[in-house]
Amino acid sequence: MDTKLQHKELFKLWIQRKGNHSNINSELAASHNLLSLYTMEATTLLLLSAVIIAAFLFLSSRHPKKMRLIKLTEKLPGPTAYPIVGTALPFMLVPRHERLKLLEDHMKTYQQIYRIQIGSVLAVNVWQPEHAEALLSSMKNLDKSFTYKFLHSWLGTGLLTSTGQKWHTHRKMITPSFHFKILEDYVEVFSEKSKILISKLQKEVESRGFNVYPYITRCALDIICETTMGTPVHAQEDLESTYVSAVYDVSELTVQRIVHPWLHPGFLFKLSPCGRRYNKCMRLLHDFTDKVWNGTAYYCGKISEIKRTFTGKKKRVAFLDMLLDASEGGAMLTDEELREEVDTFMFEGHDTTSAGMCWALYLLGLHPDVQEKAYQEQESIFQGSNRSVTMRDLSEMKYLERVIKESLRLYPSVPGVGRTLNEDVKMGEFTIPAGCMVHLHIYFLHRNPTHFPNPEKFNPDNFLPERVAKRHPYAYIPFSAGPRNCIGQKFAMLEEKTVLSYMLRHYRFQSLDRRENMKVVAELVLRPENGIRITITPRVTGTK
Ligand code: HEM
Repeated sequence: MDTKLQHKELFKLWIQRKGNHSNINSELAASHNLLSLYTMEATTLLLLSAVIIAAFLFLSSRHPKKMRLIKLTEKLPGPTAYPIVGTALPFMLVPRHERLKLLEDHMKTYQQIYRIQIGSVLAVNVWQPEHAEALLSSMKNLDKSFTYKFLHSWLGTGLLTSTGQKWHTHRKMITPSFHFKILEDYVEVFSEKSKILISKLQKEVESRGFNVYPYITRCALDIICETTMGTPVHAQEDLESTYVSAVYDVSELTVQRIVHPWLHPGFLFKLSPCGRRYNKCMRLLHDFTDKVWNGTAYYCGKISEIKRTFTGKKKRVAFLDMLLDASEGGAMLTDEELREEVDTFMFEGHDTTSAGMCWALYLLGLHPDVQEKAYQEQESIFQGSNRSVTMRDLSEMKYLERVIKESLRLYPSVPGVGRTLNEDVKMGEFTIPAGCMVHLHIYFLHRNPTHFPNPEKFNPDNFLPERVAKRHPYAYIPFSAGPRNCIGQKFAMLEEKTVLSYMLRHYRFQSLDRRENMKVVAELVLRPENGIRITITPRVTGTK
């Protein structure tokens, strides 16, 4: 094509384009008009919504109950509350492991009690034994604080999160599953799983330092699934447990949600990156519990099948069996309710004990003198024998019990609990009104120098009977207290003793991180952010 022709074609094209452009321009102008119309409407809508929200907030703040709550809590000391964030801002800005330090600063500043505000929600933080008693011994104040609602998509309203008649009925139904006689059967499983743990750790003997946390967690998961659910999951064979890492993530995300008030409404949380991560975890967690759930053969409708154990040995009554029986007989529990309890016990029953055992190992690994004493006690009970642990042996482990109690004092697996008051509670000179949330910080309660002189020192003798007898009954409550205390308390102590007994008899261990360097995160469970690094050396045992 010659160049003149080329220019002509190009000119035509240009004219065409220009025409199109003018069309586009006129379209643009029209859409611009439409846009300004929309913008005006959107602005009006936004303004209208803002007025409605402001009116709602104003009217609800004028509600007599809310007015009373504000009036009474106004008298309490506390940090300055800002619009939207309340007093939560510093907690949003620091890394996870520094939140505990912020709480400690508040505790030192306000001495006894203080008021906080998360978004528009008022709460009171306490950590004195007298306040703990006033809160926990009440038969009326049994409702959990609103923060537990953030666990509903995971645990539903199982025993930990339910209230009212549902909680009462389920508590009554589940309590017999933790009877002494049934726990006695469980000890066999504790021993079985501890033996696997010891053999799995063998490969770390040469290691110059490793994180013991995942080993202990998987052992605890094996224990809870086989005892309460009656289903073996062989978690100790699976090095990468997606269930365990999803539990950690959910724990972190729940606290993120609590401290960011705009993540409180469900629909906003779902849209946020935090919420999307949370939903992914939910699928993993529920998939895992589905497997456990299906393992009970419930869906086959053959309750009797559950009555035999999977190992073919004599029957052990799992708590799930009891619930299923109760449901069958009295049609009391729906499928949904049973699922909620499976999720609740799987979580509460393994995450808390893993943390407890790991902190105990950590402290024993820092204090060789205490470790040696605990080992000598084991030797005096087993005298070198490698036989399984019995209930009687466990009752003789008095010193180990003191070690565990002291570890739970310094590092309580559940660092705090919360309630929403149904009736006023008097705390010192203040009346905390019905409707108010109260957080009890067990972590700080256990560090009260009046009840534990030199509170940061690891000293198992704090639990010598004569010292315990002189102490305020609410000065040490790792399992909470009153009607909503931990249903698995005895189970937990027996499990911890068994696993630690095996650890002590088979290995000498040393902790590699000093206490001042540990990054402690106080979320649903009190965890070391980077695990527990130890070295292990085999002991000569089990020769008889
Ligand atoms: C060292 C181990 C444990 C510690 C420190 C611990 C601590 C606690 C605490 C402080 C509470 C009260 C929670 C609250 O009010 O929000 C609680 C409740 C609960 N715990 Fe534990 N727990 C441990 C082990 C277990 C085990 C092994 C199980 C199950 C086998 C279990 C099941 C539960 C349940 C179901 C509740 C709710 C009880 C209710 O509200 O009626 N816990 N636990």
